[in-house]
Amino acid sequence: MAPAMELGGSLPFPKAHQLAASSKEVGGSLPVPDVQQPAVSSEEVGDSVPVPDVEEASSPLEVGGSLPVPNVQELAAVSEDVSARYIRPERELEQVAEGEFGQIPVIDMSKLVGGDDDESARLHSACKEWGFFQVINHGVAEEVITKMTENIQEFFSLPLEEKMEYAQLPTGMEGYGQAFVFSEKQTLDWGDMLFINATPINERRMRFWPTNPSSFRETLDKYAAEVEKAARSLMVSMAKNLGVEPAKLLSLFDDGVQSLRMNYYPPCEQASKVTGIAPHADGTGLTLLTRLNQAQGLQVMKEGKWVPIDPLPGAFIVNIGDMLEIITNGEYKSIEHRALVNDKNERLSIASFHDPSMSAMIEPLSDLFIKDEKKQTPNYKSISHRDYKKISRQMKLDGKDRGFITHMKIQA
Ligand SMILES: O=C(O)CCC(=O)C(=O)O
Ligand SMILES: [Fe+2]
Repeated sequence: MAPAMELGGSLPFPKAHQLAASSKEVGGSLPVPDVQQPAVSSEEVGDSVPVPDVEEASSPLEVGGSLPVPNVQELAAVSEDVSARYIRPERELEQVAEGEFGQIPVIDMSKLVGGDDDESARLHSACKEWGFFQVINHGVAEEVITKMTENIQEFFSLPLEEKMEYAQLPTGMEGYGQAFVFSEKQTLDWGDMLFINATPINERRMRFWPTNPSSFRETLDKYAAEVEKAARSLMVSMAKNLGVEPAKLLSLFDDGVQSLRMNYYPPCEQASKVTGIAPHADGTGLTLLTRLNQAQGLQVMKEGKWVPIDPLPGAFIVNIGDMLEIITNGEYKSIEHRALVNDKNERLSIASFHDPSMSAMIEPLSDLFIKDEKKQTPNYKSISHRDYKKISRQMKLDGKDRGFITHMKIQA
């Protein structure tokens, strides 16, 4: 635990020697890339380890980092007063649905895989009408999710100094810290996170993959691989529903980027005035979210109201991201959502983001607009994945989170 006097300040970025420390533990049976590792063998690791500088540490998957902000878990542990930096007065004006929309649809993946037409039609309607659904019988082994839950809980319970060995660098989002903090004036979210890129495997940066608990890396690797399979299987069903050859959609995601965002939301005395993650739409392709404990908090926007989601035990909550909205030419919608926090209990969740390959163009599949006899032109512009990342970040920086998808739309 850091000394109390330091708690209100900004989270320091890790010192170079801390970054290097984890590289000596790389090994075992995990697929570990060569390229991002410091050019030393494990025998050479010692006091004289050549330390990669920030330039070397940046990844082609990153377009920039966040400003350092206080660690929320530490704030929650020492103080009952929530700083004004976290308070969102607009929360008093929000409208929460009172059951009029029901719950997001529940899709049974074993039925989809078995070729059940009714289930497939329900999936299509969920993607069009909600942009969100739950998936049961998804094929991700229960023990993999249980192990992940245990490992994440253990990681977030470590002393701050240990977690800080995996702290984000100023240049990127990967690591332990916060996402998308661009301004000192910005209202902050009541949560910390650990973010890693799981694929492409040769872009893995093992310095951000914790070695404590000792099974964590292996668990992350297994979890990522199993969730990726489930995501691809869902995409096959989506493509069929859209009348697109599944291989066309899937090929965009070959060598795709899969990232895991592990969210830790401490309890908050003023839970009704803050957000764990402010309203946003995922900029990704497809997101598969799991809540890791009983505390609820995910809410989805429907017709101007927030619908609280009631996750089924062991289910994944799946949502369409902005990229898939573009790729499906707007047939499927990326919907705004947010995470609230609890006043008594911590909340944990893990989002697995599935994006196309960095070399893919993000654009509507031609089959989708050509089939529209009247129009035959796309509803969205084309953009390279790299420019997509840069421009969407710039828009966020300018405070226009939803501006990007609007920018991508071709006005009729
Ligand atoms: O914690 C949650 O339920 C939501 C997380 C989320 O929306 C995200 O990580 O993008
Ligand atoms: Fe999200």
